[in-house]
Amino acid sequence: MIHFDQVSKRYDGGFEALSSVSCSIEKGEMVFLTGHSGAGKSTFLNLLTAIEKPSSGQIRVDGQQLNTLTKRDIAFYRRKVGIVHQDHQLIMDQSVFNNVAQPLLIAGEAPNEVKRRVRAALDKVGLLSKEKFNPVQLSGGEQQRVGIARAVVKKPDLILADEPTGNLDPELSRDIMNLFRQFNEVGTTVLIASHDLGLIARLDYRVLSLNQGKLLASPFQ
Ligand SMILES: Nc1ncnc2c1ncn2[C@@H]1O[C@H](COP(=O)(O)OP(=O)(O)OP(=O)(O)O)[C@@H](O)[C@H]1O
Repeated sequence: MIHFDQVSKRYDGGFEALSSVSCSIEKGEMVFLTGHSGAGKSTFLNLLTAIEKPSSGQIRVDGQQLNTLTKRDIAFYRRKVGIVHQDHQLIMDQSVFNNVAQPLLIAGEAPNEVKRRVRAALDKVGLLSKEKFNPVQLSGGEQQRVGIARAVVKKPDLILADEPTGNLDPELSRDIMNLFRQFNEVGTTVLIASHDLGLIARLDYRVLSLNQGKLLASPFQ
């Protein structure tokens, strides 16, 4: 599903955040992306969401070359991708319902469809009873689950998560990982950037490791 072919990313100023990275992630896989702070994890994800463009090399997602997408293509491509941020980036003065509804409203879905799908997504993350709350009234773990509901409400083929358990204690981190596992079990491809090696080690998924922008050799790459 995801193919990186000799991808490098050099930022303005000359710093090379990714150096000649080649790897593949198959459809339906769940994979962790790890590495020290500054190793290039967020850059890798930002290339996949087409927020950034590679300086050289090719990225293909589901047969589409990301390098050549027009602005309109990018908007369409992003509908298939659900993004979970570490700090969840919720709108704090809007209800949980409205936060989760946001991607559907942007996509121009009809109000009845929005209602149905937001409730289904909130149900999946166990927060249906809190749809009228504002995020400030929720715990950190609950806020992260709202962020996940917002990422999955469009039924994406691919979920990208950047340090989704960064601010959570071990028990809540496990709950969040179980949610990703459930989405993966029904066929969604999941890529999670995390530096929580303890958590990753306890889970039996493939790991891509970055070190100073280079992918470390692994027999399963
Ligand atoms: N927009 C940018 N302009 C210039 N340099 C950048 C930019 N974004 C990231 N970098 C640099 O690229 C390197 C990789 O950053 P990146 O955010 O991808 O790492 P990371 O592995 O996600 O780190 P962390 O775990 O701390 O979030 C860092 O040295 C960072 O300073």
